Amino acid sequence: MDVRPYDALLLVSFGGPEKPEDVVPFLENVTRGRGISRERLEEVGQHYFLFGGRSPINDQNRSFLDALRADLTEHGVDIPVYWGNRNWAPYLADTVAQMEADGVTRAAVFTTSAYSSYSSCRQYRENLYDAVSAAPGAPEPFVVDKLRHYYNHPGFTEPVADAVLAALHDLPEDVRAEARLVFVTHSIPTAMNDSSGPPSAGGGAYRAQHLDVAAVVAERVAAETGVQHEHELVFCSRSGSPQVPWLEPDVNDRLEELAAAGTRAVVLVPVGFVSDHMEVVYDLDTEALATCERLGLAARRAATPGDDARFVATVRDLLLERAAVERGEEVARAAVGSIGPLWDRCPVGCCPNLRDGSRPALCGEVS
Ligand SMILES: CC1=C(CCC(=O)O)c2cc3nc(cc4[nH]c(cc5[nH]c(cc1n2)c(C)c5CCC(=O)O)c(CCC(=O)O)c4C)C(CCC(=O)O)=C3C
Ligand SMILES: [Fe+2]
Repeated sequence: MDVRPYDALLLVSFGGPEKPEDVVPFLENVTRGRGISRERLEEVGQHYFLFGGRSPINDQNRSFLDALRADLTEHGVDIPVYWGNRNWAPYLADTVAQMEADGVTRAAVFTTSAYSSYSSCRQYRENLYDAVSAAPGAPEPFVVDKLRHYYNHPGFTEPVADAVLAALHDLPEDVRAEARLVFVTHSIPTAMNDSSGPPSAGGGAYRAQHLDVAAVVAERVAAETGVQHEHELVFCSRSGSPQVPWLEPDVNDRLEELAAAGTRAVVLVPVGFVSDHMEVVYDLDTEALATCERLGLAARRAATPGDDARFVATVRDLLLERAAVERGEEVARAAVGSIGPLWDRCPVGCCPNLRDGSRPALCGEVS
């Protein structure tokens, strides 16, 4: 398979602690300059300590990498795959230095973050800039291209839909047909949501993209089961100061309302997360499921895509698609839902950094 002009693929992720001593320095990395209170940090630290100081995210990425390398080999795509994190080892800067030492000339980047917003897109692009400009061959040791957003790629939505079907099937039969599909994603400040996406689209891309995926998944589920389950989008993992508005409702608050209004069963669908991050194993599996238990709601949490073969193959599809684009060839771009495939290079002003708009970022249009 022709992957020219690329000679490397780079997986970029968030990173997480792996032992108790890592937790505080990890949290300091994440929150440097972000104005998160001491109390919130201690609270989030407790979530990590509850799991032995080890986030699931790095192991998830290791198994994703294994599956990805096997998929590429099996399909005759000969390209080395690297891995670097924004907030914990292996750090992006070290990986970029290694790639340069290995003679990489042009790398395609896949991030473990599917949607538009400053936190889920531009911040990754800023960190790529920082890593590349710290490399020995700076300012441009090699060219970096971020693969397009994949939240609406069928290789992402199909595993989610299957996971919802499996979760429904696992609910007691007497409440299964009335179960509500509660799609959950990471809350962000409303100002970050309002400015997400390209300025020309008027903002709100983060929320709109999630609603689009939720509708696609709910429709697939209805087609399979013959039951039109009600669905909605809620949020988890709010932080920041209480005076700053973040996207609502919080999953636990909403579960209270639903139970009070007579709902008897829910499927929690962590559509904002590509694998079982701490938000999934703590905020949903620990906290939200305890809320359901207390309220007498029958509940299941749907699996995340993780290393599902279709999600792994999405990386190969996007890599080959972009390689063809860069060679000047016509390509078909897989996408479901009503928004359609997004751009290869983020438009100017997309998902702005509202704290420091002067920070440079890679992988965007220059003008
Ligand atoms: C949109 C979004 C995603 C999804 C996109 C993506 O995947 O990137 C995401 C992912 C993640 N967030 C993570 C962890 C944390 N996020 C924090 C803080 C924050 N997240 C924010 C947003 C997001 N975060 C925001 C607006 C803040 C406030 C501070 C700021 O403006 O930057 C804090 C500080 C404590 C706190 O405030 O809660 C922690 C520890 C982990 C690792 C989990 C693990 O270990 O498995 C992952 C995958
Ligand atoms: Fe976060």
